Amino acid sequence: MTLAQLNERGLLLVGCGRMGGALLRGWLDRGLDPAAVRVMDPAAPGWLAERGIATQGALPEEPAVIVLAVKPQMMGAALPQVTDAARGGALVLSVAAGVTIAAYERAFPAAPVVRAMPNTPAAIGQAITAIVGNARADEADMALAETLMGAVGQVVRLTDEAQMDAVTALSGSGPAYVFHLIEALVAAGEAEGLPAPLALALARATVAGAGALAMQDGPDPAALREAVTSPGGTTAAGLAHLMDAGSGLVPLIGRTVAAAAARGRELGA
Ligand SMILES: NC(=O)C1=CN([C@@H]2O[C@H](COP(=O)(O)OP(=O)(O)OC[C@H]3O[C@@H](n4cnc5c(N)ncnc54)[C@H](OP(=O)(O)O)[C@@H]3O)[C@@H](O)[C@H]2O)C=CC1
Ligand SMILES: O=C(O)[C@@H]1CCC=N1
Repeated sequence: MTLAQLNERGLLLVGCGRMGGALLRGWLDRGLDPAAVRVMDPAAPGWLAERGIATQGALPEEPAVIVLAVKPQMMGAALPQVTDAARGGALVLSVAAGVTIAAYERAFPAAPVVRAMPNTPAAIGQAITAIVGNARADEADMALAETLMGAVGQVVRLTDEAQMDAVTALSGSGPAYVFHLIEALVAAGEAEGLPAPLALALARATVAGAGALAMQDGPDPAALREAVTSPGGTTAAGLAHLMDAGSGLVPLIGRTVAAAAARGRELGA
């Protein structure tokens, strides 16, 4: 099913905050008709009315898709509100961290369910999203989920829902780690005497340029790192700290991702 075909049955979006809003903008840009969308959100952003998207009134009776984009902690309250809308065979597509397929199956016993984990580069069409479906989600459902999430970036399929907490901890939360790396580089640049605006410009462009280079086919990240590292030079001096086995980035990121994954498991318990 294409986004244009979705226009016939419609899409119900539950939660239109940072992630739901970014997804909706992507779908509208790709041809979803605003008239086919109903948003349910007590804090619906003003741009929805400007684009002619309904936020009040009856829910669509048989939407093709119900997208769940509320906080995991709000999911228990949100699901009963859309039980009737799921009766017409809608695909239930959730982007919430932690909440398991089993929880959606309890709320919608007959529904195909797909869990998806995007990230905030969705706002500029550069997300990476992992998806996994339940037993009722057939190839057409998975393809529809792929089309929807593909509107905001790349999509990968998982073989096992158990991978989802690790995915959430790596790529769902990952942009925050990278933004914090930029903050850390700025602070370190300032400590070395650079003015803050210059340090920010250097740090942002370095992370963006290195990211773009890492996305090219060709050398793996280790080889790219080695290409920067002249023997006895400045990078080697810096990496001696960053790659320290006890205090370097590997153990630090290991703890970071492990803590995020553990929180995902807690949210789903
Ligand atoms: N932000 C991110 O980087 C990512 C987020 N996610 C997932 O996306 C989901 C949404 O996160 P995010 O967009 O950041 O959160 P936001 O708080 O920005 O958006 C959630 C929206 O849902 C609204 N809401 C709360 N309760 C209900 C309800 N019962 N029915 C309808 N709408 C409701 C909230 O209103 P109010 O503010 O009034 O509560 C808010 O506008 C989460 O489950 C998160 O795990 C996934 C990947 C990345
Ligand atoms: O912090 C969170 O819980 C959500 C899920 C992944 C990114 N943000």
